[in-house]
Amino acid sequence: MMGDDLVLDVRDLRMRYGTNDVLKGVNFHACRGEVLALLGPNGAGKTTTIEILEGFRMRSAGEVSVLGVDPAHADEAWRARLGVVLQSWRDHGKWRVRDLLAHIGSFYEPYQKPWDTDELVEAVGLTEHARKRVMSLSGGQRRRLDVAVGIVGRPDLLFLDEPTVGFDPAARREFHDLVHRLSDDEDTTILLTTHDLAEAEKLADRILILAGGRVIADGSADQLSLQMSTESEVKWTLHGQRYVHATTEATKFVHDLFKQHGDDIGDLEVRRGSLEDTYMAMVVAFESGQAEREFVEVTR
Ligand SMILES: Nc1ncnc2c1ncn2[C@@H]1O[C@H](COP(=O)(O)OP(=O)(O)OP(=O)(O)O)[C@@H](O)[C@H]1O
Repeated sequence: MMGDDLVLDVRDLRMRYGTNDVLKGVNFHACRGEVLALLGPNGAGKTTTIEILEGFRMRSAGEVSVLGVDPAHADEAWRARLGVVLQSWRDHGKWRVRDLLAHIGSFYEPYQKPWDTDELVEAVGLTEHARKRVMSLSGGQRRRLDVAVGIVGRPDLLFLDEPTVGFDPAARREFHDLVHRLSDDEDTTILLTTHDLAEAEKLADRILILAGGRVIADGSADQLSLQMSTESEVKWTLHGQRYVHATTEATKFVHDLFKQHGDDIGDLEVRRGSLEDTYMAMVVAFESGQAEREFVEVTR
């Protein structure tokens, strides 16, 4: 791995609030252009981790490098290379959408060229609302504006905290396209948290699951699914009758099925276990103590 490509490097990160050890030795890395989804139950420490990486919160121990710099000692030029979309903020209600984005974009000019405002407004699907005051936007439109504010400075690294809460299906799809465009065309590295596992599966190159203060899984959705031997569902018809069977060895099962019944098999469907199945299996295994003994780490 080229040193330059390493955007995030987190080693043995620990965080204690009072006597509560929330992070107990978190390790992960991210390379340029990668999209990572940080998953985990409520209270697992996702926001805490992201706030430490953003330089908003001091860690208790461990080594953290973000764009080659320790966020605890970073300057304005470093901050200008980050984009942050927090869960929600309610300021600037009287500003008009386009004016607000042009204004915020101007802060980045000493460091790097911000997005062209009209292009940005279009990229987040707010062209029709560009002249509206922020306070008159709907919840989903407001969230699109949050995303625009997060990316206006063309960040090298973008943090998205539950970015699509309140989006309708069309807005969600547009947002997914935008994330792909940022990672593919602009080489932006993206770390997102979400409780929407279908979204994580669609967007992320790599999934991290945080539980019990540690990363209990690190790999692509496929790798994690293999790791947990999640069951696939095989459906078929035979002599007009519909059958369903759950198996961890779908390929072998389908092979045997054809060997036995040949052309009589119809309407074959194989549905691989979803990330949600894998996630639930991992978190349940972890909570029942197995994962403590069998630490799961899959790297690309
Ligand atoms: N400022 C704080 N002071 C004390 N404890 C805190 C503070 N912030 C967070 N915590 C505690 O740390 C733990 C992790 O919180 P965090 O918000 O990082 O979790 P999360 O994974 O983002 O949760 P969610 O999915 O609910 O957003 C929780 O038990 C929380 O109560």
